[in-house]
Amino acid sequence: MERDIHPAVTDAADDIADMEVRGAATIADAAAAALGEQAEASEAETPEAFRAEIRTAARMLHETRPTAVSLPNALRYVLRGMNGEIVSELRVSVIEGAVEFRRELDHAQDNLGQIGANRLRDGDTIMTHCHSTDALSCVRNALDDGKEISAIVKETRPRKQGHITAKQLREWDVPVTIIVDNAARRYLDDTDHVLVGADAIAADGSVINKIGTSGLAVNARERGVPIMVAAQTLKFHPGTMTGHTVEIEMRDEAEILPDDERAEIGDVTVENPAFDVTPPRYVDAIVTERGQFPPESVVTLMRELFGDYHANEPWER
Ligand SMILES: O=P(O)(O)OC[C@H]1O[C@H](OP(=O)(O)O)[C@H](O)[C@@H]1O
Repeated sequence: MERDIHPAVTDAADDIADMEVRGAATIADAAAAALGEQAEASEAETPEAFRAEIRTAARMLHETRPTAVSLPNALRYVLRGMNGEIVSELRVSVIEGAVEFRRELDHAQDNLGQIGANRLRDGDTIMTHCHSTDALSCVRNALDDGKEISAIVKETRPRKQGHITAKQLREWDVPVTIIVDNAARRYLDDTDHVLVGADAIAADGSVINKIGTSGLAVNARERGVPIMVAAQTLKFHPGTMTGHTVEIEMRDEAEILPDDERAEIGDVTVENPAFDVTPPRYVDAIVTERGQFPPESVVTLMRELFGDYHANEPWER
């Protein structure tokens, strides 16, 4: 079955695993697009073969990175919409499902941005961690509303996604100060809002985001700086409603300690978790396309959105 998988899928899977394509929403978008391309190019002659091919493609995409729940949420959306008696009907349903998913994602990000922008006042300084398109949508909308926003950007070791955030903000003419992650507490005194994204939101309102978010949130709370998480409902983790926990990705040790530096030091253990969990009590608001929520209340919306969720995923069948 593997041989029928289109290069668009294998390339997307490689790019996601290597983080050439990264960020929870962008990963979901790329995965849906890849399924659409698989459907378009499929040479399957029977409905069974077509379905099996799409499921294999979805599985391949699913196995790339474990934490951002937007990825399985995207795959589930497209696979649940796969309908038809004959190959041509199935093909159209997958192509249209992928297009519709990507359109909804864009709308959600824009709606969320308008809501998040309302929390920002003219002249505010935000502090960011990592690079989040959902978080940046809030800034973009605030700028469009005529507000002046400045940013303190944490560089975000080890992969320095803060540079991507800084570049985007500078393209929008936002004044940017880049700091090392360890300087965050000092600069919270100059910060009006901590604004971060999320890779997954658990049913209890915990926020799973780039490693370092939880420490930032604890420090911000101690300093009295509000913490706003921009996360479209695509980031809600349905499995956490039934007691599953969110797997935290452990990445390559060489991202932290390259082999030559390691050889200098000697025999050490290196741990490189990509994400951490911020408990709901350190988060002031989760901003979604459906409105802003105190973290403890997201479970109500999750039940509404994922009421029919069961752990038996369509690509596992
Ligand atoms: O969906 P958007 O808001 O773009 O990004 C959400 C999150 O995805 C990123 O993870 P990584 O850099 O892929 O490990 C960051 O943790 C960021 O906050």
